[in-house]
Order: sequence, then structure tokens, then C-alpha cells
Amino acid sequence: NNQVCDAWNGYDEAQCGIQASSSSKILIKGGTVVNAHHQEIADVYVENGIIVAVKPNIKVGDDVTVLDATGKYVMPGGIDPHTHLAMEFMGTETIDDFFSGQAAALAGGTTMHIDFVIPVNGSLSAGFKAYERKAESSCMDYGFHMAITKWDEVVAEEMEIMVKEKGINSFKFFMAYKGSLMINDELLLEGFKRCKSFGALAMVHAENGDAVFEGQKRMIELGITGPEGHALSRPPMLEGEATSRAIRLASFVNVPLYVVHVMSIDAMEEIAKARKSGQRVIGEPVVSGLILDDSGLWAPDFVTAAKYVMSPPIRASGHNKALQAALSSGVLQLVGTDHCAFTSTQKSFGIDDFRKIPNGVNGIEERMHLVWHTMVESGKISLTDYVRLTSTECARIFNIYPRKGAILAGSDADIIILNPNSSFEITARSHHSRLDTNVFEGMKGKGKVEVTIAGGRIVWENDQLKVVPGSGKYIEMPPFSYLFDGIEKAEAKYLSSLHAPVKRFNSAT
Ligand SMILES: NC(=O)NCCC(=O)O
Ligand SMILES: [Zn+2]
Ligand SMILES: [Zn+2]
Repeated sequence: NNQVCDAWNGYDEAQCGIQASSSSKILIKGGTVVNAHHQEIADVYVENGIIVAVKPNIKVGDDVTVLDATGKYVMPGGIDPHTHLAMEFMGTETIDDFFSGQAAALAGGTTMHIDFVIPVNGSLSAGFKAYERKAESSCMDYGFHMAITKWDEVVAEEMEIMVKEKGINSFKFFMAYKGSLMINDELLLEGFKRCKSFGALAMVHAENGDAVFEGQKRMIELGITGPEGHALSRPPMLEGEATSRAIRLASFVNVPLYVVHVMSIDAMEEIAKARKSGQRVIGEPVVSGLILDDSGLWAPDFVTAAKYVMSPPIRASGHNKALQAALSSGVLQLVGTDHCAFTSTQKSFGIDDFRKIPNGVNGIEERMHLVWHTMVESGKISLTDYVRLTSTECARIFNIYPRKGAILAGSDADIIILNPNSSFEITARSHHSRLDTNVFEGMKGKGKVEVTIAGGRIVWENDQLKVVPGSGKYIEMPPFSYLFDGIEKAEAKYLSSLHAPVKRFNSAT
């Protein structure tokens, strides 16, 4: 039973059985295998979901599916560090659930994503349970970050359980969304301290939520109620301020920091400054911020303009190019999507008031193609950089490398074959998300993912998806990634620097 399960029309679990075992042995022949630090012409042999060998001229028997990759690139499947599938947000729920969002991802060459668990009434364990259920229909591997939306002793204890028992090694703190997800600096500090003690990565949505609230009031008072009011109410300076504050507080606590969806030069420059000073700060741009500018938000018709509403907002032209440069120069380290899909009907909740437009855009299916087109085709980055930015660095940061993010013997068989001479075109008509719009509508480019292999199964070939609900695995992510290496030495140095003034003070009194 090897059914094609249609993510748009839903799927019939009875029909979408476990795939035939014929694809459990695969040989990819003659392609250029690209890893983050090396590329070579080699064959890749896969058995039972694992890469068994990577070398030239592998000979196999008749029971093996052979894919010819001559003239093409064989690369680790993309890992998207930032998605929101089946997320309840702003009075509604994202249209892509774990099945449809992942099917779309696979069609675009992404084979793993990390989604954000939102606590239920502040409870991390209730949130985790809810997301376990949401993810039951998964057709590709996934991991979880956890959001922290309130603070008390229970939350502090549950953080430890999440890290030690549930495979979560990162916590996101929202500095925006006043009145719902936003936390204050006191909570941010408490959370950072806890993250540090468990070797978990602290992540921030960096916008000054109080100032955004004020900005929104100003817009409404001026009679600006359309989608453009969204961008006008939360300018780049508010993203820069929050990024700087989070960076300084992380430095104060001496914990590594990950800034999600870096959308502006203002935020990027704060990250650049901190990294230059030696602080461990990771900056994640998302594909919408890298590629688009804010012109769509000014479209005269609401449906078009509202589809671009996300937070922080898509910025004026110039920010995107600066973020691309920061990515190629190493100031920013990996690319996510923040895939958070709301239909035009859902977006129309805010037809009279931009504050009610559900925030979020698509990208999970488009990221690999758009980063290829914008960064590799244009000569801004190398092939190996492409693999690092779309896959390997994410695996390293979240401590699952080299199981993920590499084409090496022993790694999971999550592989794409990209044809640099073939082309792609993005339209809502043909994409695999359930969304009825696409913020990248009409974009075309060279370099197409022709085959996706996830967990050793060929799930995308000849423009056809073959996905099996329930086949995706939850990937536990252990704490203390490389970002924590040596951090206690820096701490010891800091503490010893305090001794001199303390001694001076003691001898004077
Ligand atoms: N980014 C956005 O607009 N929606 C998703 C929630 C978040 O990441 O802030
Ligand atoms: Zn966010
Ligand atoms: Zn997000």
C-alpha cells in the first residue's frame, strides 16, 4: 500500500498505509554530495532509514531502488528551526497542522522542523501533551522548543522536566504580544538563569511589547486601521531595543542566546556587536525577512496586504539585502521560516483593525528554493554554506548533529537531490500548504528539489508526494550543545574579576 496522500484535500488514514518496503534500500548514484565542510562526487547508500555508505562506485543488488543524481547535488534535507503548526493564536488556529505543514515542507526539501510548544494556561506539561497529540499525524521528523509565558515555581520545575525527560533543549521568551504571550524582564532573567542551569538555549522574540502597544494606539488614534498600520506601529527601533536588552541580560547571566526571526538591520547590528565582543549570540533570519520588503503591506486590497502581516514586521527594502549580507558574512547563522499560516478568511478578522489580523506568513515549503535562488544562484554563498545555513548549523545548535544535518555513514537518511538546471515557480495554486495565499506568489528561480528522502523513504519525486501520516518521529534534543562549551570558564573568570574589588572593600572596612 503505497498511497499518495494529498495534504490539501486531507488524507484517509486507512488508505495511507505504511509504505512498501521497496524503498528501504536506496542508492543515489553519481551526484555531488555536499556537506557543510566538504563536497565530493560520490554514491550514497541507504538502508532502513540510515545512511550506510558514502563513497564512489557502490555496487548493489536488484532489490535496491537506484536514483541517478549525475549533475545534481545530494545534500542533507533542510531543517527548519522555527515553525508554528496547529498553533492556537490570536483567537484562531493555523491552517497547516503537523501533516499538511510537513507534507509542504517535504515537497520543498525540508525533512525536519522544530515547532514551538505553547503552554496551556502557563502549564508546560499540559502544553507538551497537547503538542504530542497534534504531532501524531506527522509524516516527517520534528522536535520541540517550549515557550515560557508565565513564571512561578511550577514553571521553573517543569522546565527541568522538559529538559531532562522530554527532549526539549530550548525555551522561547516573547518580549512582545502584550496581554497574551509577553513576559517582563524579571521573568526573562529568571528564565535565562534556569536555561543556563540545564544547558538549554534561551530564545527571544525581540520586540518591545509595551512600546508596540503604544505604537498601535497611536495608529488607531490617527485613523490608520489597515495592514500598513501593523508595520508603522512596530518600527525597527523597537526590535533593535529588545534585541539589545535581551543580549545584555543574557550577557549578565552568561547564557547563550538565540534571537528568532531577525527582521531588521537594527536587530542584526546588535547581534553583530555582541558577537564581535565574544558573546554567544545566534541570529536567525527567516525567509520572508530575507526576501521580501514591506511594499505588499501597502497593497490597496486587504487580502493581499493582510497576508504579509507578521511580527516583527517585514521591513522596508534594504533590510532584506542587509540580512542576506549578514548571513553570508557569518553575522547570522541559519535560516528559519516562522511558518505560521492563516488563510485570507482568518486574516479578515482584522479587516477593520490591523491589531486583529492573525500574525504569520508561510515559508516552510519555499525556504530551501528561495535560499538557493537568492544566495547560491546569485553567488553570495557557496554550496557548503548553503548546507550549513539550511541544515547543519541548526542540527549543531540543537545538539542533534551528525544524526541530522549531514550526509555521513550513520546519519539519518534525510536527503535531497537538487537539480541546479531545473526551475521552480511558487504559486498558491500549486503549493502543498493548505493556505489559499502565498507571500512568495509568482516567484521563480533556478535550482529545484527533485527528490526528497525522509527517514529513508522517497517522499517527493516527479512532483508527487508520497507521505505517510504517523511516520514522522519525535527527535529528542539533548541539552548542553556546543554553545555551552567552556561557558563555566568564562563564568570563573568573571567571578574572579569580582574578587579584587571585594578584597579592596573588605580591607577598607
Ligand atoms: N511571527 C508571527 O507573526 N507569528 C508567529 C508567532 C511568532 O513567532 O511570533
Ligand atoms: Zn515570535
Ligand atoms: Zn514564530
